Amino acid sequence: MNTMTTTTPETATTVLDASGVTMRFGGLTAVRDVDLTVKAGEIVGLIGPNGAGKTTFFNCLTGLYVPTEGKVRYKGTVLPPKPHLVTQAGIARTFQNIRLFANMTVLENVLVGRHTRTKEGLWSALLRGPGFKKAEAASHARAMELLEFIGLQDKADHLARNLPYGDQRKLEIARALASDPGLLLLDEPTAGMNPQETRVTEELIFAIRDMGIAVLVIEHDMRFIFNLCDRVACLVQGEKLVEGTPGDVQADERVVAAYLGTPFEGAPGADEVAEVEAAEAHSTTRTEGETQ
Ligand SMILES: Nc1ncnc2c1ncn2[C@@H]1O[C@H](COP(=O)(O)OP(=O)(O)OP(=O)(O)O)[C@@H](O)[C@H]1O
Repeated sequence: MNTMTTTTPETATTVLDASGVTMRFGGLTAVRDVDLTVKAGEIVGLIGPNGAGKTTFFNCLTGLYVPTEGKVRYKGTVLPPKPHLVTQAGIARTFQNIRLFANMTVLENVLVGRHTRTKEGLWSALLRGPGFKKAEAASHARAMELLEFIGLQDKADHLARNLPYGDQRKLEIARALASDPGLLLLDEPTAGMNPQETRVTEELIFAIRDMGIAVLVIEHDMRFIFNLCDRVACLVQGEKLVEGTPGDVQADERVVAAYLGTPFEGAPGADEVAEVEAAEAHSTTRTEGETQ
């Protein structure tokens, strides 16, 4: 078990407070009545089988979707349902599929992430006045600092598309950090990585937490998530099934059953599964009867 994990005092500030979040797409309820909090200093994991609603829930937190029901608060304030306003408020994210500007340099990609923190307006930019130049220099310095933090300072002028896969993932994180977030949402940060790259990512996330940024992370790699997180929540068919310490969640037979696809009493969708199984059993009996 991870020894670097800090214990979060009960009194720690609640950074994220999502309550009763439901998201429906027509007849499909992708997320149903999910409550989740993240406190200052915490790394929280969100797990669940494919299609459980994890990314949809992230999209509800970041203003990409307006939840059908429920509220999302960041440091006590209800978030506006617009991605750039959510970023401005202090939540940054990365995506499941890398979304870098492939033909821009590594440094330029990080600078793009700074734009919500740059106050200089259009006229100032066009006239390139002293205010603009000062802001530009400050953004440049901050971007270089972040590249140093993730270890890509020597590749600042490389095109993003020429970076190895692991470095592209790191660059996405640096771009998210450029908006000076208080909460970072990571959607499958180690997808497609080899064990060595996964280990580096783990260390990077601990370092981000140590910078005072709370982290909420979706991941399928259980070893990674249980080693990294202070708390883990498991979604199954849009509902939060279990939440607790990595030890509790790991030992919960409902989580194991959800991953192995074994229905259990009270599981979301268990009634439907039972109906299908009963119908299948019935048709098998009939077929056997007919061939005799
Ligand atoms: N924009 C959309 N319109 C309609 N249905 C959607 C939309 N986005 C997601 N869904 C559906 O909502 C459900 C949850 O999908 P989601 O991508 O959130 O799951 P997930 O847990 O992130 O899965 P994975 O681990 O495979 O990424 C799925 O049934 C998916 O098909």
